Amino acid sequence: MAEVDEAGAPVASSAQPPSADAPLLRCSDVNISFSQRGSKQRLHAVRNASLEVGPADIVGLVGESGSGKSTLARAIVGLQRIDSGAVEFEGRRLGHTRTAEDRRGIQMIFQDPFGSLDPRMKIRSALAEIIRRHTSLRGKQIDTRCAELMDMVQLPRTILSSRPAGMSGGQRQRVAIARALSINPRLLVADEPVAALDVSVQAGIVNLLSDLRREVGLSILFISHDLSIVRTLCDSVNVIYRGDIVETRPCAELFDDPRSDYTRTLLSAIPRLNGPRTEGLAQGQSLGVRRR
Ligand SMILES: Nc1ncnc2c1ncn2[C@@H]1O[C@H](COP(=O)(O)OP(=O)(O)OP(=O)(O)O)[C@@H](O)[C@H]1O
Repeated sequence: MAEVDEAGAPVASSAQPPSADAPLLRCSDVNISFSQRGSKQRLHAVRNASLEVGPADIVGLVGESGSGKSTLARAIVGLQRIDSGAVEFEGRRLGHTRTAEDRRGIQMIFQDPFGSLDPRMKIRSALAEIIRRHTSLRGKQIDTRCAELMDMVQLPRTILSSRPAGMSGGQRQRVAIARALSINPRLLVADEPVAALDVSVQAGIVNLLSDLRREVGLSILFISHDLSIVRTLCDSVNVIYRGDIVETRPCAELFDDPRSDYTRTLLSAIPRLNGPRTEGLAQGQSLGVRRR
């Protein structure tokens, strides 16, 4: 029988058997274009992009504004249709219409956590709603899970009685992470999760993501403009330029010996990253971001 999603729509793509040696996430030759008002030509936002994220990997995606990072991220979580190519998760090809299980596997957090939080709802109710929808936990089990989630994101449990409007930016981003974690995803797509935060708060979120990888084996696709944070947090990094992924390398290699002209330009635009290796991490370290 054909698989259908929660709305009853067919999901043709999940029919393939998973392959044993597949990474957690694989994007292969993904193309995404948009129609442009007043022009017959389409805007090619993502071109033949391929990237992989393995289990408990933290993989960076960097590039200047408008290079296609968010568009690719949105395609990975099923918020954006792709023209061609494939997004595979745990060896299964995902269609644009996602099953409930697909949605549980990959969660996304955004630069502005307000987008995923109802400002009028207490945090406990917001978390309980998603836990009830996606898991079999009920009653007291939900309260226990909410408390556990606060511990995981290193917030006091009293926050459960607050509303987003009364919280700081850093606390809201932690709650957004808790919300994403509430259904035990294997992959978190983090689209500029610290860009809107005060510099003094950024390190706390970066350290939290690093702890979550270590403690619960969470895999993370980390999208950022801030190369010094990417260098500190990520195992490997993909550099995207005008929709093309022009370089994919282990982090240390890419920063020490960039191969593409664009990566060199990107690194040279950040004076802090040009110095000797010990100085290269200046921003991330001065913020209190721990080295891996
Ligand atoms: N829904 C849309 N309709 C038309 N064009 C779009 C749409 N979404 C994105 N674009 C265009 O696609 C290109 C890539 O945008 P995208 O937001 O993915 O870049 P980005 O690298 O995430 O940039 P930023 O760092 O500023 O968020 C841009 O030229 C953008 O204007």
